[in-house]
Amino acid sequence: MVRNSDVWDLLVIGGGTAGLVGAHTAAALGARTMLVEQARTGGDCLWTGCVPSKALLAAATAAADARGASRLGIGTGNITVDFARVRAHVHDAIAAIEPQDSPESLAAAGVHVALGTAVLTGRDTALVDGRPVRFRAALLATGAAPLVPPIEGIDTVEALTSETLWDVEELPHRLVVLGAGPIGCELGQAFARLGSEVTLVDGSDRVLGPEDADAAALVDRALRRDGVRLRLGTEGTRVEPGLLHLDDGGTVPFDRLLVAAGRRPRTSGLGLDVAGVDLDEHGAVATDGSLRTSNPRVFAAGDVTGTPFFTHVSGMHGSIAASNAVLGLRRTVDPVVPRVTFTSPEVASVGVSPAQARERGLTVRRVEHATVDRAVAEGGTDGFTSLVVDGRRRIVGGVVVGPRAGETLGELTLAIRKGLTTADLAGTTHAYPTYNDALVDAAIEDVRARLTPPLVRGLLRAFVAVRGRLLDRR
Ligand SMILES: Cc1cc2nc3c(=O)[nH]c(=O)nc-3n(C[C@H](O)[C@H](O)[C@H](O)COP(=O)(O)OP(=O)(O)OC[C@H]3O[C@@H](n4cnc5c(N)ncnc54)[C@H](O)[C@@H]3O)c2cc1C
Ligand SMILES: NC(=O)c1ccc[n+]([C@@H]2O[C@H](COP(=O)([O-])OP(=O)(O)OC[C@H]3O[C@@H](n4cnc5c(N)ncnc54)[C@H](O)[C@@H]3O)[C@@H](O)[C@H]2O)c1
Repeated sequence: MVRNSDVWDLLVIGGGTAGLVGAHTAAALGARTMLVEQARTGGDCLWTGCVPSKALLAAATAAADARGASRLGIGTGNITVDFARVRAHVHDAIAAIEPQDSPESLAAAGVHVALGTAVLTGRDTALVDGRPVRFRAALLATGAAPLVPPIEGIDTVEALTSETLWDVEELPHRLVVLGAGPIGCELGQAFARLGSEVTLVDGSDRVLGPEDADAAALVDRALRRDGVRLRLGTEGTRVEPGLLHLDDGGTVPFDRLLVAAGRRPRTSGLGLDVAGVDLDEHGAVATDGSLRTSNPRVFAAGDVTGTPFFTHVSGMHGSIAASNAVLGLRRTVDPVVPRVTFTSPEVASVGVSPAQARERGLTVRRVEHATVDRAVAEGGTDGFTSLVVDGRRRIVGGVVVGPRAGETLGELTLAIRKGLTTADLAGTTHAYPTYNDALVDAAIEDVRARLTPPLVRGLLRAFVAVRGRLLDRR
């Protein structure tokens, strides 16, 4: 039997980024909120995703920088990697961030936390660890899990995924990574820089498939420079202990196999059918623009909705879904979604891509980082910044490749969201010297190009000549 005290304004299922932000938002709005988490609050980002991977990348970058320091005249001697200490750094980073996402932090914000599994049992009811609860609204935020392709023999080799990798205590000697998307490229490069012999295998004929082709080419070159072997355009067909067979007839030996072949929304066992919540054709929870599912009481946010799998998207969507659910609003999600792949060089993109721009007849302004003073000073000239501009000179997209490219993306994203023009960007004083100068230079190039039509150029020349003559007469 459901008691009145068990009726929640918002039942949040899942304590990853989407659920955490959703629960905090609802509680701040005064809603009686319960969050149910079956494992550990913090989710993929904290425990197995962004935080450990970026901490590992920090160690790998330090090793690569030390090896490359001689180009700046700095001798460092023999570089050694103590993998136990690298792991300790990774786990320290998780431990330092964990309190922000903890049950205690949720409780302090007024969220009731239940550790256990939630299953929907009707349109407004659920079982939380076997206990019935009723909700006025629910937020599904159960995330996604690594997708392991059904390759013959893969279950015989203890294949690693992003969920199990962080328990590995020895640096793998030969590591094969299946999949050259963001996870494969970031982790493949990190392990190569830490000393593993890494082979990246991907069915696509290039790394970072959907990214800008020139950006992917720079990452391809950087990976090879770091010693990563690339086997592209070929898929794994069979695995036997220590050996991956490829569909081009080749084989790759390994000590550890890491599967980074995509992620699948976690929807099974949730009782979605009895709750009247539909899935889309990709198996994700289907939502409308306001993140409402086919059951008007139930909202969904984050990876479970098949939205681009990013923490920042999960967080924004968690907040919008929760406020819509609690206040009865129909706020819609922002279509402008920035993304950064944290390889070296970083690849940062937002909005209309240069390839789409060419199809639509939009203008692309590109500045090579070889002309950017900060890049030259630091010897980090492998990169470029492309700006996509529409017919009214508004900034509608961009790609930045280079060190800390992700830091430039914030300004670019805001410019797109606010409909700023290249003149707005070019007319704003920016601190010098930064990699961001490339963005400003691209905007200046666009503004100058508008002044170069023959008529405008002719008028300007005539004005300057007449003014000069008038001044001479004084
Ligand atoms: C290696 C790696 C690196 C990444 N790097 C980045 C990055 O640099 N930047 C970025 O933006 N994104 C990155 N991501 C993606 C990012 O981690 C995810 O997009 C984000 O964490 C998803 O958040 P979420 O809340 O939707 O799901 P999750 O964080 O997966 O949370 C879902 C939670 O729901 C719980 N749950 C599931 N079912 C139930 C149930 N029935 N009852 C109760 N609880 C349940 C789960 O235990 C889990 O804690 C990375 C991912 C990986 C794997
Ligand atoms: N920096 C970031 O923001 C970041 C970092 C890591 C992950 N993520 C998120 O996590 C998600 C998952 O990342 P991912 O890299 O696992 O997935 P992905 O879908 O982006 O890439 C998977 C790759 O695996 C390849 N592949 C699939 N099956 C294969 C097979 N049998 N043989 C060979 N190749 C195969 C695909 O061609 C593809 O290139 C991404 O969509 C991303 O949104 C984000």
